[in-house]
Amino acid sequence: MLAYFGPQGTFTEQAARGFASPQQELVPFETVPAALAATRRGETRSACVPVENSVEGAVPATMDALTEGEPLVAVAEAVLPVRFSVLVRPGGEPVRTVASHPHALAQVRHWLAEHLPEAKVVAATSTAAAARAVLNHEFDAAVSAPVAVRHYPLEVLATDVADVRDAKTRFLLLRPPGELPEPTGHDRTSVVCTAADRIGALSELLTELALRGINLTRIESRPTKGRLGEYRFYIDFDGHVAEPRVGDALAALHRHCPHTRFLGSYPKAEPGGAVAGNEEFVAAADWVDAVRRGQGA
Ligand SMILES: O=C(O)C(=O)C[C@]1(C(=O)O)C=C[C@@H](O)C=C1
Repeated sequence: MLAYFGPQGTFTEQAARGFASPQQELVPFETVPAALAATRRGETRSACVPVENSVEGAVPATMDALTEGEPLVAVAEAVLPVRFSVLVRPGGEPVRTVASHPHALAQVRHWLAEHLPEAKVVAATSTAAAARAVLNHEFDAAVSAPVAVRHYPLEVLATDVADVRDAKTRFLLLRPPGELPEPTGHDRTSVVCTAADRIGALSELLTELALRGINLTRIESRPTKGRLGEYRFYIDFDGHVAEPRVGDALAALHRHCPHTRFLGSYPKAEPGGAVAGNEEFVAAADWVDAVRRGQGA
């Protein structure tokens, strides 16, 4: 079974369908933490959740849920194009309230100001939960994934709604730690580190990557929720933990931050990124091995 951030008709469900095997059952959960908790309890083999949007940035619920509780490790990612439909009940009632997931609302702010300026904008737990609520007469319109109309008998007021063209959201497939995906030569590694509160602490972490020719693809911070000013850093970079230089960099991050949590090494969904040669790191490690065995100098 595969848990996903639902209910039926979310963007996350579409990403989950891409991950699922043909016989695998998909189970919706109303929140990201609930989907991850089901996987932690072993009720589902894996969970699919959104992690980052090209317009609105990180999904805080996912970031927090990945650091709280038992570790989960990403084994795959998917990137989906994001365009919204505005759904209403049939009958042409005036739209006084419009609901959606906060990330979706942030991506259609200008459209709403122009086309539904009088409508009160309300946050819902997901784009599909907003559509369901419209059906239940809780709100008048929902900003949803186009597929939501297949699940909720609503009318489409507008399609292709987006302030920024070509917006994309990245999703992760997470499992309890186990066998890692094989390196493909086009992988991403994700970690979260709590940097010490002292001068240069963050720059030391990033230098460990730069020194090994590792391309940083994302860095986000979230408060630890403990002391004011104490932050966790979510760091994504190119490469797989099986590669010597990535393993070496992870060990260095762990030396700086003993509470480093490994969030996975998995194939990147999209091409691109600076790929530096790994050969010199392999050759250097072989040389050190030879020196240790007394067969090199
Ligand atoms: O509500 C949904 O449909 C989701 O899958 C969540 C989510 C998000 O968290 O960003 C996913 C993609 C869109 O960017 C808007 C909402």
